[in-house]
Amino acid sequence: MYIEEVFRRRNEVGGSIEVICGSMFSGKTEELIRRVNRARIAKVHVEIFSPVADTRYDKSALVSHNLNSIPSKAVDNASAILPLAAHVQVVGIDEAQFFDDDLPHVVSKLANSGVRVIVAGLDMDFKGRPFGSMPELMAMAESVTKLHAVCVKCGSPALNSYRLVPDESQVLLGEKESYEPRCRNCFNLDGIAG
Ligand SMILES: Nc1ncnc2c1ncn2[C@@H]1O[C@H](COP(=O)(O)OP(=O)(O)O)[C@@H](O)[C@H]1O
Ligand SMILES: Cc1cn([C@H]2C[C@H](O)[C@@H](COP(=O)(O)O)O2)c(=O)[nH]c1=O
Ligand SMILES: [Zn+2]
Repeated sequence: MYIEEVFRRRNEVGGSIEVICGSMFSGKTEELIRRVNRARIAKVHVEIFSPVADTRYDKSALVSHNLNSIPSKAVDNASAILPLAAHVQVVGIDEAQFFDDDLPHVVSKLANSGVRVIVAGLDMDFKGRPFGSMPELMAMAESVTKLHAVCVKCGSPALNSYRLVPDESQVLLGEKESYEPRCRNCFNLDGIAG
C-alpha cells in the first residue's frame, strides 16, 4: 500500500500533537521515554526519531542525562520520518529544535492521519531566543508541557540554558562542560538580558 493511502486510511482515528519543552537538564528526554514506554506497555506500535546531527551519545538510542535509554532512529531530515512512520501509531521525536523547517508540516501530516506525535525539544537557545521550529510546534499542539531544571546557582526552577564557552553559533552540541541550567535571575546576572 502506498504511504498516502496508509495515511488516508489511518485518518479514521484521531491523532494529536504533544510538545515537551524546557531548558537543558529539565527532563524532556526522560518524559518522552516515560510516555513512549507507557504506549509500549499498551502494545501500541511506536517509533522514535532524532536528528542525525545530534551525535551526543548513540545513533540508535535516545539517552537521557541520567542514562535512561530507549531505541530510536537517527534521520537526516524531517521528511525522512514519513516513510519510516507509515505503520506506526505513536511517533516520538527528540531534539526537535535541530530539525529543518519541514518538521511542523511532517508532524501535522502525521497527526492529521491519526498518529499520536510526541515532540521534545529546547524551546530557547543559549541566548533565550526561540529555537528552530519549536514555537510553531507549540502553537499547533493539543498539549504543551514546559519542564524546568534546577538552577545550578540558586536552586530555583531553571528555564534557561546558560552557555559556559565562548562560542556564538546557535548550534553547539554539548553537556555540562558547555551548558548549565539557570533561572531567569541567574541567567540575567551575567549580562545576557537584552
Ligand atoms: N541542574 C539540574 N536540574 C535538573 N536535573 C538535572 C540537573 N543536572 C543534572 N540533571 C539530571 O538530568 C536529568 C534529566 O535529563 P534529560 O531528560 O536528558 O533532560 P533534557 O532532555 O531536558 O536535557 C535529571 O533527571 C537529572 O538526573
Ligand atoms: C542551549 C543550546 C543547546 N544546544 C545543544 C546542546 C545539546 O547538545 C542539545 C540539547 O540537549 P538536551 O537534550 O536538551 O540537554 O542542544 C545548542 O546547540 N545550542 C543552544 O543554544
Ligand atoms: Zn538561579
